[in-house]
Amino acid sequence: MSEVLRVENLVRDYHVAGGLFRKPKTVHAVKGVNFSLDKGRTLAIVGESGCGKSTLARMITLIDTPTAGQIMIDGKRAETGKSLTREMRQKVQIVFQNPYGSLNPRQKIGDVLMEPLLLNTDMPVKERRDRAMAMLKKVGLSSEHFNRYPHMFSGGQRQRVAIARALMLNPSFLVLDEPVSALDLSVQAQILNLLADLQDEFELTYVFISHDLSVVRYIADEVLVMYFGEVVEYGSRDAVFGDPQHEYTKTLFAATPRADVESIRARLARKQQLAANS
Ligand SMILES: Nc1ncnc2c1ncn2[C@@H]1O[C@H](COP(=O)(O)OP(=O)(O)OP(=O)(O)O)[C@@H](O)[C@H]1O
Repeated sequence: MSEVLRVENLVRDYHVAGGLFRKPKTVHAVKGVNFSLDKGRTLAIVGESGCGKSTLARMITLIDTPTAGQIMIDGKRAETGKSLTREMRQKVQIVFQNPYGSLNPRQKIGDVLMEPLLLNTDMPVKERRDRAMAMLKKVGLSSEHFNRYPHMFSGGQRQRVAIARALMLNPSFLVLDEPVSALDLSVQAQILNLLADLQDEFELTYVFISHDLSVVRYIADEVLVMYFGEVVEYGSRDAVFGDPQHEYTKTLFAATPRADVESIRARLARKQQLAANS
C-alpha cells in the first residue's frame, strides 16, 4: 500500500501576549505528534475540546505552520507559508463542519465546483462544466442543482456540495473536520455512507476529525486519540476500541453512548452485497 501522509514530531506552540495583569505565556497545543496514513484508508483523530485536534488539522491542511517537525505528502516534504507550492496545496483539501459558512451565498453551485478548476488549471469552460456536472452526480446531486444557490439546499445537500468541491482537483487526501456534527442523525448516516462509497469507488484517503466515537467507529480504519496535545493512543480501530490502553481513552469510551452497531452492520452488509454483485 502506498503512503500518502506522514507526520513526524509535529509541534505547535502559540505565544500569547501578556496584558496589564497577565503574564505572556506559551500554549503547547500539539506536542510531537507522529503518524502515517496509506492510500484508501481513514485515520480518525479524536479527543476532547482543546486537545489540539483543530491545530493538528490546520497544520496537515498546510494552513498553519508547525513550530517544529515535518509533514510528508506523497513522499515529498510539505512547506507552508510562502514556500507552499500550488502543486502541494492541491494535494490536500478540507471539508468543514458548517458547509454554509464556507459557501459563498451569491455563487451558484455550478460555479462553486468549477472555481478550483478555473483557478488552478487551463481547462476549457466546456470541460470544467462537464467535470462539475459529473461530480454533482457522484455526490448524489443532479444536474438540476447546477444553477441553484446555497440557500436553496438542505444542510446535508450543502455538505455534499462541500465534498464535491473538495474532490474537484483530485487531492491526495481529504481532511474532514467534524463533517457531520451539525447534521441530524439520519442525514449524518447518509453523508457517512456517501463518504464510504466514494472511498470504496475512488480509493480516497481521509483524515477524519471528530469527538463522536460512534461515528469514528463506523468510518475509521485507524484511530489516534489526543489528550492535551499528545497522542495517548494510536492503532487500528478494532485494537483501540477493543482494548484501549490509556486511562484517558478508557474514560472517553466509558462516557460515550454505545456505538451505533446497527449502522456498522448495515455498512458491512452493503459491502458484502457490492462484492457479491461485482
Ligand atoms: N490562535 C491561538 N492562540 C493561542 N492559543 C490557541 C490558538 N489556537 C488554539 N489555541 C489553544 O491550543 C489548544 C488546542 O486548541 P485546538 O483548537 O487545536 O483544540 P481542539 O481539540 O480542536 O478543540 P475544539 O474541538 O474545541 O476546536 C487549546 O488550549 C487552545 O486554547
